[in-house]
Amino acid sequence: MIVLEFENVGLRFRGGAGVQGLTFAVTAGEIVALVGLNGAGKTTLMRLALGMLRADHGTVTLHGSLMAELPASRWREVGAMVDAPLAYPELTVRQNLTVARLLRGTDPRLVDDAIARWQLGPVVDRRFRHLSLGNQQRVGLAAALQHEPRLIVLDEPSNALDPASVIVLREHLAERARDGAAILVSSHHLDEVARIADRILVMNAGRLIGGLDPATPDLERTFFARVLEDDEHRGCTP
Ligand SMILES: Nc1ncnc2c1ncn2[C@@H]1O[C@H](COP(=O)(O)OP(=O)(O)OP(=O)(O)O)[C@@H](O)[C@H]1O
Repeated sequence: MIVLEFENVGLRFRGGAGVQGLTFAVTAGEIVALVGLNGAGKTTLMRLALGMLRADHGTVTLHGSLMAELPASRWREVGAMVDAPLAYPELTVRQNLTVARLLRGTDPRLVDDAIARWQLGPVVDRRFRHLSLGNQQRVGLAAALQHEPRLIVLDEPSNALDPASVIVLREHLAERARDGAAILVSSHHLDEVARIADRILVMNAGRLIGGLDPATPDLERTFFARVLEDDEHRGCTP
């Protein structure tokens, strides 16, 4: 079952950058990783997927509904972290997770589960703005995932995470996928991507330029070869 679908989506920013011809789908139970160099357009694609940006042309659908027509009950099933963790700096960790829970109307016990899963106990009563970068990231991920979303969109989720938290993230995403969630995740860490993704989409210069099998030996080399080939094709290299 397709959860998120892009059909020929394009957006051009003032200044000329943007994305074009984006066509892909993420189905229930699948983890799709988006990889690309800095500025390739990954965050822009994710913002389009979440209705944070509106496409100039093409369609983005969630569960078969156009973004603008999506009922609130469907939005409740989305969990996302794009750019920075969404949190109130002056509220504590627990208060932030409670706010995130209330927005979705989910079971209060989920907050305690999230605190335990992300090992946030020692900082639970600390204000968000006083946390280290890695702990802020863990709170952001806990808030994005604690309501067991059916569609998960995460931009560079392993940024600033320590190795133990990377494992928590990996296991949590695998668990959500087993439970039928559709997952789109961007990353610069190809090793990590190879561990968690069912499929890899490569992005370059605002376009999707193909897929990579996570089991490909020497994934990094294959990725760079694809990007270079695309750049040469577009006449971007000397
Ligand atoms: N609001 C905006 N206005 C103008 N240009 C933008 C805007 N947002 C992004 N861009 C440009 O669009 C291109 C794609 O940016 P985007 O942030 O989507 O890339 P990315 O693949 O996520 O990069 P990174 O890996 O560095 O996070 C870049 O050239 C960027 O400068």
